[in-house]
Amino acid sequence: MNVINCTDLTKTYGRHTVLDHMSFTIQENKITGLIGRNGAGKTTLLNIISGFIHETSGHIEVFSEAPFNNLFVSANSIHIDDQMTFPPSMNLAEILKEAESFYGNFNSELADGLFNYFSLNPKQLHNNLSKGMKSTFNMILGLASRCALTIFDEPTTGMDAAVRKDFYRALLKDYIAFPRTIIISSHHLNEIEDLLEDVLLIKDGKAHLHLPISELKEWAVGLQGKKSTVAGWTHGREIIYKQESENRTFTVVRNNFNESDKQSLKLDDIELKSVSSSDVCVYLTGSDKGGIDDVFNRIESI
Ligand SMILES: Nc1ncnc2c1ncn2[C@@H]1O[C@H](COP(=O)(O)OP(=O)(O)OP(=O)(O)O)[C@@H](O)[C@H]1O
Repeated sequence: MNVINCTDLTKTYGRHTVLDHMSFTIQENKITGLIGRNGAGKTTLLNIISGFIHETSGHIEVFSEAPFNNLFVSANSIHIDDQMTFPPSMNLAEILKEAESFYGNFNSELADGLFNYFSLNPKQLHNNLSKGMKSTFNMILGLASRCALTIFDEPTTGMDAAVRKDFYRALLKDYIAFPRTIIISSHHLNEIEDLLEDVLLIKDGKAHLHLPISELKEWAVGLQGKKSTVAGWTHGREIIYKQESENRTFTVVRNNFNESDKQSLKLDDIELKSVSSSDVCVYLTGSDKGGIDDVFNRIESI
């Protein structure tokens, strides 16, 4: 079953089109990573899914209903991000109590266990927490609510490396015990890829890639060797990334070489290098303005 169906979803702010006829579906009980560069539209998309803002055009259904201002969608989903605000007079324990009364599957044992583990003070006010502690508390709220649709928008902002690692482990353990649909947006694909089943990559306001993480890991390959020999092999193929020096090149293309190609590449002294899923995402969403080195090269040449 699909939890989210999205067709031709468009969101504009004035003349700026953030989401541009975006179409995709999210299946029930999967963890999907939402990946895209800064400003790609991840938060905008997640806000539409949660019903916080309205799409400009197109069609979106969450649990088969239009999500905007929809109580059924609200009761079955939780949206965790670093913009969450709570009434200033409520302490952490009171916030969790409220969540427990709103979310039917809320598990207070899990909340308490994580609270103690991360040494949070139940009497403290949310506003007074440090950046990392706020994210930790929000994460506890997100996990303990056990909502059918759980959205984490950049959940690890401010968390130190050890807390991030614990969070990913807690998420995976609780998901395995209580499967639900989870969307997690992050700039650290390398950190979360072991959690993910699917990746949805946004580029130019569209769902550029949407595929299982296992396929993304094999999606591209790097050819390393002499420029002229590699060029013969990459001619007519979409080049995803290229780094050149003197007469050598490292060129990344789609990984669709068969066994006999691989033998011939070896004979041509070309080394095939695997490309990590996070590098694939970086290359695919790279800017068309060259690399950062070009900025300095241009300054030096003035
Ligand atoms: N309320 C708004 N009014 C005008 N423009 C907006 C508004 N909200 C978002 N935008 C613009 O929409 C674009 C996408 O923003 P969004 O926050 O969705 O990106 P993002 O992928 O989550 O970025 P990041 O990874 O930096 O958090 C940006 O160019 C942003 O400036």
